[in-house]
Amino acid sequence: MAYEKELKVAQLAVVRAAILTKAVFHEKAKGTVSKDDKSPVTIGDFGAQALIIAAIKHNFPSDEVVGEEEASSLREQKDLSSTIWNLVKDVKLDDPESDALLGGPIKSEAEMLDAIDMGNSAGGDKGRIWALDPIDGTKGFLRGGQYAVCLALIVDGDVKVGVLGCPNLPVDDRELLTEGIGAAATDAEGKGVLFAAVQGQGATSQPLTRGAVTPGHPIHVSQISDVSEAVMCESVEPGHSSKGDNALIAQKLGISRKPVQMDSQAKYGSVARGAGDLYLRLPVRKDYVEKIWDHAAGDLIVREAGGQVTDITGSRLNFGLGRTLTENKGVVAAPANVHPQVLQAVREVLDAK
Ligand SMILES: Nc1ncnc2c1ncn2[C@@H]1O[C@H](COP(=O)(O)OS(=O)(=O)O)[C@@H](OP(=O)(O)O)[C@H]1O
Ligand SMILES: [Mg+2]
Ligand SMILES: [Mg+2]
Ligand SMILES: [Mg+2]
Repeated sequence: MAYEKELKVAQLAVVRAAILTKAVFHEKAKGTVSKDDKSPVTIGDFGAQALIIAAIKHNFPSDEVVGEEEASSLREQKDLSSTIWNLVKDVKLDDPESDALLGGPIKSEAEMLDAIDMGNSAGGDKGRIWALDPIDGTKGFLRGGQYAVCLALIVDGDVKVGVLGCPNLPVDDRELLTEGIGAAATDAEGKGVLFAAVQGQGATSQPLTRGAVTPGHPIHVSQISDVSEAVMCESVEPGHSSKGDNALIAQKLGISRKPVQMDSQAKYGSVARGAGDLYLRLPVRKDYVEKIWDHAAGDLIVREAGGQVTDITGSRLNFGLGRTLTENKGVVAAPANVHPQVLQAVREVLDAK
């Protein structure tokens, strides 16, 4: 099967990084790292990026990585850097064979910093480029809500492999979030999902463990035929996506069910497994350009699960233009059969503004 090794490495790298992010969350709960500033998420972001890039470079040395973080500020904060290193150096998968595939632990603090900085690719439509968001939904992570470790392989501008680790999503594919955005769900029994897709091979989900990965089971978007029965997923932060516009679109489509708010690409995962029906991300500011690492994995996973993903004009997201989605504005993700109807409602609401 095409991209078999890439998929396995990506899944295991995400699983390993999620072990770290969960550990960081627990350190925060214990008070070992400050709860009051952004340091827990900073530690998680940098550490997870280092662990994932080290695994990619071990297996595919000439691949490039577009990663959200870079280490220049960290190199000047020696205390923070050594705090991160002390957590990163001990992270390993429970399954020794899987851990060895990733190249085992990072060897030194210097190597960790260098790995973080290898996320500096300019992106583009030539060659093999990984898009990495070590913690997507940083606000969700901090409040014990949803976040995702996101990794995708883009080849010549096209997403070929996508993996999302969602440590706080319910394992049950049908279960939509009911406990609210800030529930202290982290690491609880029955939580944690690993989504994956390879172009042309469908999308899967499996419980997020601490060791080996399995082939997972196939997932599909919902079989909805009457869009008025849809459940919409939307961002938590009002600054990231316009809730007013979402409400108007819902009204136009006759949707009466309340939207489900969750941080991160867990929204794409939820639509892909049919727990939610639609994901709308309508621009709040005209000048904001979406980052490729916020969408690459989710875009493929939803499309491979039978969904359609476009921007608000109906164009597919273009991941081959650099680190950002320069040509796209907003996101409309829905089961393929209802996507045209949803897009039309989006257009009508936005055109009327
Ligand atoms: N103005 C604006 N508009 C759109 N998007 C923005 C904006 N500002 C930031 N970001 C990016 O939003 C990412 C988180 O998106 P979410 O959908 O998870 O938002 S939310 O947390 O649910 O509110 C978030 O990703 P992370 O930084 O990885 O958390 C940002 O890259
Ligand atoms: Mg993000
Ligand atoms: Mg992030
Ligand atoms: Mg960020």
